Amino acid sequence: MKITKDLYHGSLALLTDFYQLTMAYAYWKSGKADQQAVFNLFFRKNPFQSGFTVAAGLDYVIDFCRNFKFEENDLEYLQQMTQKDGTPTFEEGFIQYLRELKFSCDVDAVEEGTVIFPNTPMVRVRGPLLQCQLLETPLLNIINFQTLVATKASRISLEAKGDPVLEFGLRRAQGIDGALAASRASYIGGCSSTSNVMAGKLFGIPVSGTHAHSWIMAFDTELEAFEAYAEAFPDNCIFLVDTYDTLKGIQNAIKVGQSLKAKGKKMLGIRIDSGDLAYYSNVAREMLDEAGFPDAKVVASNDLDEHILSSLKMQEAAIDIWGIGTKLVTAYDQPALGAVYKMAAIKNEKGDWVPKLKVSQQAVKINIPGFQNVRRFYKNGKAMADMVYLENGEKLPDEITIIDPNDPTKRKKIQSGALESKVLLKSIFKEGEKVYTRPKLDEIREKTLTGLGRFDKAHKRLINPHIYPVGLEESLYHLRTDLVLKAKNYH
Ligand SMILES: Nc1ncnc2c1ncn2[C@@H]1O[C@H](COP(=O)(O)OP(=O)(O)OP(=O)(O)O)[C@@H](O)[C@H]1O
Ligand SMILES: O=P(O)(O)OC[C@H]1O[C@H](OP(=O)(O)OP(=O)(O)O)[C@H](O)[C@@H]1O
Ligand SMILES: O=C(O)c1cccnc1
Repeated sequence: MKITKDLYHGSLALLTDFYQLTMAYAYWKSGKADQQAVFNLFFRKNPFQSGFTVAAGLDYVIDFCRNFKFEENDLEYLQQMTQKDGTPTFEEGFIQYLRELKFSCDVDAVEEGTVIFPNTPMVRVRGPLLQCQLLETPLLNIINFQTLVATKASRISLEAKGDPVLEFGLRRAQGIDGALAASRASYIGGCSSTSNVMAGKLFGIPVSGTHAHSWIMAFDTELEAFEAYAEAFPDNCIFLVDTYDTLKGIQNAIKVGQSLKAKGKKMLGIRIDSGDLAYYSNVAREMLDEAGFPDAKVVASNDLDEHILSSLKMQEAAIDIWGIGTKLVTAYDQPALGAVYKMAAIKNEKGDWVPKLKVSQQAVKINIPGFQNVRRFYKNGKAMADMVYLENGEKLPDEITIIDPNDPTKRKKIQSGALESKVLLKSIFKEGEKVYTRPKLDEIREKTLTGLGRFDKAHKRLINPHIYPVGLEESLYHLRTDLVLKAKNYH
């Protein structure tokens, strides 16, 4: 992968928590390294009090898995690790095992740009226990962040109601990789472009921008600055009007716009970056219209997020384009998604899958056991419920009851035979070989937008969104309940 090569110059196999390696070693020592297991990656709560989440990061996961290999310099690092008594942490035999390790898991995942909900598997990894285990940390690292930012971007884009949203986050993002991944995820969520030129180069995201206050400050007057910029970009100028006095700034932009017009060129618009954005955008609109620039766009920026954007829309701000940085790329109001990766089943010596459950005092923290998939049902073109079910080859009845995993009194009957439906987990790797054709980034973005269009607006509103029904198919529900009762010694 380009990012890996450009930033880390080699293998990412050590991008993991130390305990994954100590467990891997202990699995190897106890003869369990190649026992077949299945793990699910899922989250428990939509971020930002959102009614939905948008999946992102799979493309990085694919690169990670394809390049999964311990290089000699990784092994050298592990070889020099010692325990308190000075003995090597890892035996040579284990180092050799890692040297020969070849990724051989099956990976199934929801595609990027898919609208998803809590407690449903986003990624399912099946294969040798040691490999499944080693994937936990990097998969979570990748998916947690990109999914979070794609969700934030989609919320912003929904509130923008079709207006372009320009992602301006690079300078405030969490480091280099955070910025690049955030630009990519923002585009998946619906942003139109990024200011991050490297993200443009690496991912093919359209790159755009205006100019900064420093450009104005580099000249004696604002008018001179606008004129000079217009000279350089006669068909591509958006003038930042608020360096000194916003109203005078708009007048200066109009003056330069008029001389561009006289030369057969066109001012694209203005940007406002401070003050009351509703008030100034309307004043700017009036002035631009009166001066004969009805097509000139008003761009707004300054600590925007979906809530301020929504408020500005309600105030009838005359803003056509939204520039959003900090609050988008840092997922400002919720810095982590909290997705987890849990073992769901393991194969015993007889070759049977044994479902596994982690018990917790908190009901929401009890995982869903077994080899699962998710099916989404649609009614009259709109998504109506997601069902988590055991993928065991058995045909499901035409009428299914799904049960909320956290509240068994919440149930929904589904006439599955009569409804349109689709399975969400797609096969990505089979025994380590990639079987999935990656969509282009533009196709992923389109998937987000059309996918969101298939959900009722009640699930997409900012305040108290209506909870989308997600339930366990009855037999899975009973399996889980039985295992919980057994684990708590009620059987
Ligand atoms: N009409 C409005 N309704 C709601 N929020 C607004 C409105 N206009 C601006 N805002 C938001 O209010 C906040 C104001 O930011 P701030 O306190 O930094 O003031 P400012 O005018 O931008 O000052 P500065 O010159 O320091 O940038 C920003 O997040 C901005 O997006
Ligand atoms: O506000 P954001 O959503 O992060 O959008 C990016 C901000 O970055 C630039 O500001 P700059 O770095 O010049 O700082 P300032 O305008 O806040 O002083 C730009 O003028 C935006 O205000
Ligand atoms: O192009 C812009 O206007 C821009 C880019 C980055 C941050 N703020 C603004």
